[in-house]
Amino acid sequence: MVSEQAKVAVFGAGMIGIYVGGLLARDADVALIGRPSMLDALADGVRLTDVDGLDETISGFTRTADPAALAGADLVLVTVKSMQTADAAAAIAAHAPPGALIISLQNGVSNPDVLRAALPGRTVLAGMVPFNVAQRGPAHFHRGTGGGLVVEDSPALAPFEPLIGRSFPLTKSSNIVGVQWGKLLVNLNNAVNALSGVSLAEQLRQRDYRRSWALSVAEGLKLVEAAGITPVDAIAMPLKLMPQIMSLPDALYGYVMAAAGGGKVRVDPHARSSMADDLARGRPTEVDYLQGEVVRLAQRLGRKAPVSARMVQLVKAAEQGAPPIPAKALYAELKAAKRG
Ligand SMILES: NC(=O)C1=CN([C@@H]2O[C@H](COP(=O)(O)OP(=O)(O)OC[C@H]3O[C@@H](n4cnc5c(N)ncnc54)[C@H](OP(=O)(O)O)[C@@H]3O)[C@@H](O)[C@H]2O)C=CC1
Ligand SMILES: CC(C)(CO)C(=O)C(=O)O
Repeated sequence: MVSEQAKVAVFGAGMIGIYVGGLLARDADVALIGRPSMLDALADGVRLTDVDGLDETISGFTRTADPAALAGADLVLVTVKSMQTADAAAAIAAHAPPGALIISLQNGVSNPDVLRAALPGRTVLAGMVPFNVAQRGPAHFHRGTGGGLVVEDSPALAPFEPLIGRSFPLTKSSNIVGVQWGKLLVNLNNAVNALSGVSLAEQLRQRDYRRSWALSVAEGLKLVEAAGITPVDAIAMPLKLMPQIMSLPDALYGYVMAAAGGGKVRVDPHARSSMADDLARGRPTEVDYLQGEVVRLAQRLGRKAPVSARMVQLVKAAEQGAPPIPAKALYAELKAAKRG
């Protein structure tokens, strides 16, 4: 039973955790658990803005590095990067009430299973965040693309639907595996964007970067379908058309995007993928949980995923300091990998 003011703990206060937790703090008792380097700047509240005109400064939430703030939570949102999920699970096991609902709002397809394995007897649901959040200032976070939250359908979600629904369009999905894989295929562009060294908007203006994403999606889509998974579209563009649309010459691509969704497909000029954020901050990336999942799926099916495998190598090199790769060179690398 959830008290009138739900207690929400966000484990991993970064781009997604601060944006989602900040909006929920308008209607709930929210604890943001994260690093002082992120949270110290929020002493006077956090300014949240979005592409649709939101501009609110929100305060009244708890900011802490102490996982003991999980105590008493009705709802725990896990928003750390995938390589930190095991740490999040250990903290939840130690501090969160056994009855708390846990929702992973992470990219990739394996995080909810990592949480479930480490948290037997607890309810863990997979969630999906389609939109981009960028930090525009120490206490300013901006949603730069559109979309609402998707969460695995479960009766355990019911008490929190009004709360979440007040801040985000919320879809409950009975095909969350398809939702996760659909998002993962979109996220194959995270690495392209990270390797490009430019914003998402600028990267998408360059055909050979788009074609690099298209090659990645086409390879991943075949494998996902061969595995019997029905991927769900995560963004306004149908996955099945994505390789063709992304391969269009610039002028035609611009025309299709302007026409798509009545011109409502918007990418903030400053937005970049979360993997580009990681490279910029000198942190390890999630490539093993994105392209790496495609490679592992291919192995399970007795097939190969040379495009994703090459992208893993290129991103690992970038983690070690390799410079950005121009669009033409990246596309040539991936075509060569595909040819074998
Ligand atoms: N950014 C985006 O636009 C989107 C991101 N996603 C996904 O959401 C998830 C979160 O991404 P994002 O918000 O960008 O990640 P961030 O790295 O911005 O946020 C996670 C934060 O959690 C902190 N953290 C990690 N472990 C702990 C711990 N044990 N205790 C306290 N704090 C901790 C991290 O600190 P430190 O770095 O110091 O470890 C970091 O500040 C990822 O799976 C990502 O792929 C999904 C959609 C869009
Ligand atoms: C929103 C999107 C697809 C691109 O920013 C993303 O999921 C990410 O950056 O991780």
